[in-house]
Amino acid sequence: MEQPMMLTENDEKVRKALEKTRELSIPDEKTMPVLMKLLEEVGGSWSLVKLDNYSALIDAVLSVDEDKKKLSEGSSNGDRGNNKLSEGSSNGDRGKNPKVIDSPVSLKKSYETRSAVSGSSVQVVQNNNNGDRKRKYRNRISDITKGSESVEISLVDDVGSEDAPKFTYIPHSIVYQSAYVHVSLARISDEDCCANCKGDCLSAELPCACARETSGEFAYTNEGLLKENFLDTCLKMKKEPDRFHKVYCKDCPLERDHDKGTYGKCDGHLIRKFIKECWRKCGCAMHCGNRVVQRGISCKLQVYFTQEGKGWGLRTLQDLPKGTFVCEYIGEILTNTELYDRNIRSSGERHTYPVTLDADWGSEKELKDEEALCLDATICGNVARFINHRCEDANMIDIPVEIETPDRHYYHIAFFTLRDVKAMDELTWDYMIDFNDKSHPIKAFRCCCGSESCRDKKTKGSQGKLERRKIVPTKKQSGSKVVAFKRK
Ligand SMILES: C[S@@+](CC[C@H](N)C(=O)[O-])C[C@H]1O[C@@H](n2cnc3c(N)ncnc32)[C@H](O)[C@@H]1O
Repeated sequence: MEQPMMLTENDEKVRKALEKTRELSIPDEKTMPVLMKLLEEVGGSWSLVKLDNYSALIDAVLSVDEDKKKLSEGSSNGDRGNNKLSEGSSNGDRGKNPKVIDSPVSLKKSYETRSAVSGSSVQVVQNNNNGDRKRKYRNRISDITKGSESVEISLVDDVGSEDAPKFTYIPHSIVYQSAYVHVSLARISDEDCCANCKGDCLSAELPCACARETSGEFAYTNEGLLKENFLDTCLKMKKEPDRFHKVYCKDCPLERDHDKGTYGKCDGHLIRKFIKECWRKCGCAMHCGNRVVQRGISCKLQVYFTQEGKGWGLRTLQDLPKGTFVCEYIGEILTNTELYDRNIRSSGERHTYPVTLDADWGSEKELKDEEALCLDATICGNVARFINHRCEDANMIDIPVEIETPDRHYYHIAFFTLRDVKAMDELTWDYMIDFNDKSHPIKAFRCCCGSESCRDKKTKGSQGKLERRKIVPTKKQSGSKVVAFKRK
C-alpha cells in the first residue's frame, strides 16, 4: 500500500505555500489537507503547485468551500446524490460533480493557459448540476503591480460579483501632456541638498541641509517612521485649517468658471508642512533614513472588494505601527484644464480618482495653467487609487513630500498611518468632502464609511446603497483634495 504523503509546516516549500494562502486570509488548517491532496494528484510536483504564484493551490482551497456550499444547497433541495463532494476524479461522474482537484495533465494545461493571462481576472469554468458549463468570475490577481513594485500586491474578490478594475498600474506619476514638471539638477541649490553627507544622514552628529525644511529636525525616526509630533501637527492642520496660515490665489484654479473664463474668490490654501527627502545631489546612500517615500512600498497590502458598498478598497496584511509610510498617490499629472476637459467627457463613472497638488498655489501672483496640477489615477495609477474615504477617524493621512524638485507645483503625496493599524484592517483616508455643501455644483458620493462621526448625515440608515455621484472637495477645508470644477 502506498504511504500517504507527509507534510509539515516546517518544510520550507510548505511554509512558502502557506504564506501565499494566508495572504488571502485562508487558515493553515484549511490549506494543509488540500495541499497534501494536490501534491498527491500532481505526483509530488512542487513546480506545478507553485505555478502561476500558487494558483492551483489557491483555486483548489477555494473550490472546497464552493463545493461545500453547493453540497449543502443541494442537500436542502433533496438533490444529495448529484452534489456529492468529489474526492478526486476516480468516480467517473465529473460531469455532475463539482471538481475539487483536476488531474495533473489538465491542471498543467489549465495553469499554462492561466499563466498567459496572469495579471487579469481569473476565469473559472465550472460545471453546474445540470452538466451545463457556465462561466464564473472569481477575481484573484496575484500581483496588480505586474512586478513594478518591490512587493507583490494581490487583489481578491470574496464577493465574486465584480469585474477586475480596469486601469494601468504605474509605480511613478507620469505627465499626461501639458503639465510643467521640470526636474533638473541645476535647480537644486546647495541649500537644497547635502552633497557632503555620507551613509545615513539620521546618524550624523548634526542634521544636514535636508532637515532645514522641517526646522532642523528630520521628519523620520531611526526606525523609518514619521515622527509623532510631525504627524500630529499635520492632522491638526487638516482638522482645523482655519487655525493655520493660509495663502490666497489671485485667480484660483479651483474657482475658475471654465465657460465664462472668470474666477470666484479664492478660499485660501493652507501652507502645508512638507517632508523633504534627500535625493540625487545628496552625498548620502540609498539606505539613508531620510529616504523613505522614494524607496517605494514595502508593506504587505491587498486590494479587496468591500462589503459596505464602497467598491474596491485597500487593506494591510500586516500590523502597521503609527507613522508607517504605506504608499504614494500615483497618477497621471494633469493640468487643471486637462482634468476639467477629461471630466466633461467622462460619462459619470461611479468612482473618481483626481487629487489636486495645490500646496503652493497661493505663493505666486499668477499661476499658469501648466503649473496648476493634479494627479488623476483613473486611467493610470498605483494601489493608492483604491484607498476609500472615511470621515474624521481615517487611519491614514496624506502628507506632501519634496523629493526631486524644490519647485512645489509638483510634489509627492504620501500616505502615513495615523495610529497602529492591525493586519486585515482597511486603510482609509479622509477626502475632506463637505457632504452638506448644497451650493456645490457636483454632488459627492453617498458615504458608507461607517464612522460614528460620518459627515454624510443624510445617508444615515441607507448605508450600502450606491449613487452615481462625483467626489468633490469642500472649499472650506484643506488638504490633498479632489478637484472642484465650476459646471453649469
Ligand atoms: C479613489 S476611489 C476608491 C476606490 C474605489 N472604491 C474603487 O472601487 O475603485 C474613490 C471612489 O470610491 C468610492 N468611495 C470611496 N470612499 C467611499 C465611502 N466612504 N463611501 C462610499 N463610496 C466610497 C466612491 O465611489 C469614490 O468616488
